[in-house]
Amino acid sequence: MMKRIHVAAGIIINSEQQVLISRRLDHQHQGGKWEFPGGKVEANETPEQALIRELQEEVNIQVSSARLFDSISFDYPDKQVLLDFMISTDFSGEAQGLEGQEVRWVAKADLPNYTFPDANRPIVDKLLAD
Ligand SMILES: Nc1nc2c([nH]c(=O)n2[C@@H]2O[C@H](COP(=O)(O)OP(=O)(O)OP(=O)(O)O)[C@@H](O)[C@H]2O)c(=O)[nH]1
Ligand SMILES: [Mg+2]
Repeated sequence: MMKRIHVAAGIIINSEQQVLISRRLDHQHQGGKWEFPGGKVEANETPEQALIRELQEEVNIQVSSARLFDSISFDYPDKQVLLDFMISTDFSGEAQGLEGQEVRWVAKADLPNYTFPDANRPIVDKLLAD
């Protein structure tokens, strides 16, 4: 049995109602697809703490607070994940791909033009309906 990986991913929304997305590097799981930046929740962390740490490390964004938007449990053929999608408008910093990845601010309505991992489908749908 594979262990399910707990992940915190950030839906960061700026004052122009754009959402921050980043492109997964080719060597990563689901490489080449767009994502909401984030990463694994460590054993000693809450999802909000993991989100704050990961967004600093990956995209130079300082998240002050975030709330749970939705949780999705998803089984890829090679990986099982539990994704906590955290939403925040309460952040500072200029977004930058600190791991060499592309980052973009996109209007919600443009999200369907980007390919996300399959687990994200309900999230993109829910953001559009918001
Ligand atoms: N960050 C992020 N991960 C996602 C999303 N959707 C999704 O299925 N995932 C999956 O969740 C896992 C997140 O792992 P990650 O690669 O970001 O983890 P990490 O930052 O800790 O990196 P690491 O693998 O180098 O330790 C990956 O298997 C990834 O494919 C998403 O929107 N954002
Ligand atoms: Mg990551």
